[in-house]
Formats: sequence, C-alpha cells, structure tokens
Amino acid sequence: MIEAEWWEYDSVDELADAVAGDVGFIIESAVDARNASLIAVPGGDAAAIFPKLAKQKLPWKRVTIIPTDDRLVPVDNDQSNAKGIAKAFLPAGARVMPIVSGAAEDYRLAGNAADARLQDLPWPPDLVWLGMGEDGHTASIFSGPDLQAALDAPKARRAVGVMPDPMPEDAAVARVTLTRAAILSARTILITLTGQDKRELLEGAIADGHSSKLPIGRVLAEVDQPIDIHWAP
Ligand SMILES: O=C1O[C@H](COP(=O)(O)O)[C@@H](O)[C@H](O)[C@H]1O
Repeated sequence: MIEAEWWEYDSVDELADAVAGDVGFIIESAVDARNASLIAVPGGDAAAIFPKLAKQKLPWKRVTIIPTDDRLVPVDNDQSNAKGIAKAFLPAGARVMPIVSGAAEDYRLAGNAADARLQDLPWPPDLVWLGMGEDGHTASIFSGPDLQAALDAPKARRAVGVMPDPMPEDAAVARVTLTRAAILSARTILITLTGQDKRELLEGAIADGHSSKLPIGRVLAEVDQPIDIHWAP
C-alpha cells in the first residue's frame, strides 16, 4: 500500500495557495541544490493554480517546465496543455518545453518524438504534478490499446503515444504522455483534485492497488515514495 498524505482544503482557492507554495518550495530547493529545476505539470483543472505559482518570486530563469502529457493538436490550439503552461509561465521567465509539435498522423511516432526530446533533459524531474480525470486517467495514461505500453515501458523510456478508448468527450484526440516509469522517477509526486466523486474514485484506486481497473491506481501501485494529495470539494 502506498504512503499517501491527504491535504484537505475548504475551497479551491485555498488549495491553490497551498499547492503554489509547495511547488515554489520544491523549485527553490532544487535550484539551491542543483542550480536548475525541472518540473512536469498537468493540464485540465490544475491549470487554474498556475497564475498563483507564476506570480511567486522564484528563480524562474533556472526552471524548465514540461507538460505531464499533451494532446496531439497544434501548440496554439486551446486543447494544448503546452499552450496553457506557456501562457502562465513564459512571462515569468521559465523555459517551457512542449512535448508535441502539432497534430500527427501516427500517434505512436509522436510518442517516440516526445521521448527523444525528453531524453535531452537532465533527469529526473524535481516534481511530477498529476491531475486525475473522472474516468481515472492520469497524465494521459488512459484505458485503451496503449495502457500497458504506458505502464510497462522500460525505465529509460520517458514518453509514449496513446489513443484513449473510450475517448474523453472534452478532448477527443490522441495523446502523448509520460510513462509510469517517468512519472515514478520524479523526486516528488503531488496530485491535485477536486470534488467528492474524484476523491472516492482515487481512494478506491489506491486501495485496489495493482488490481485497480483505473490507470491512476495502476500507476500509484508502483510508487515507492510518499506522495501528497491535495483535495478540495
Ligand atoms: O486530459 C487531461 O486530463 C487530466 C485530468 O484533468 P482534469 O481537468 O479532470 O483535472 C489532466 O491531469 C491531464 O493533464 C490532461 O491532459
């Protein structure tokens, strides 16, 4: 069973303040220790926290930010996670590195290209910050034909292409995602989520561990470090 500490807040605003503070501390400590910081951040609801983080006085010029996953759309498309990250953090001075370069005919090749890009970065990330969808996906590790590839990729593999099945209605496109190994290699793992339904889903996934039917349960079943879960109703 994983060691997960739940942090509960009365509102999303309070959650955002706390998470922005924690991520800021992770960045500062990494820059103090290694003169640079690499963090991976999610898209979706978590993006609402970015402005609070971006306005902190941090050594942003030493920070590289990658998406935990992205949709195979052009980077100027509103569905692009990299677009939201760039909008929030480029003005602060961070380096934002997209992991996809647009719509792709072959999502698996796009995954290979993302992996190649990520191989150039100093690894591991100081932080992988995860969200969770209502279907239990995390990053873009979805049910479907590529679930095992994302879960069982070898340690050195950082990203793969994924075709969700069923497709999420809000962004029905192929994806590229960090692999389970890449996620679990992070120095720190933090999860943010809101709403009672998601809370119950995640609690069940953690309790089910390796036998979980949900991607997040399968990812977290292999974690061997304590993780923080930040939740608000
Ligand atoms: O598609 C995605 O979904 C998850 C969860 O998003 P949320 O809006 O339900 O919190 C997100 O973590 C991931 O980065 C994104 O691409």
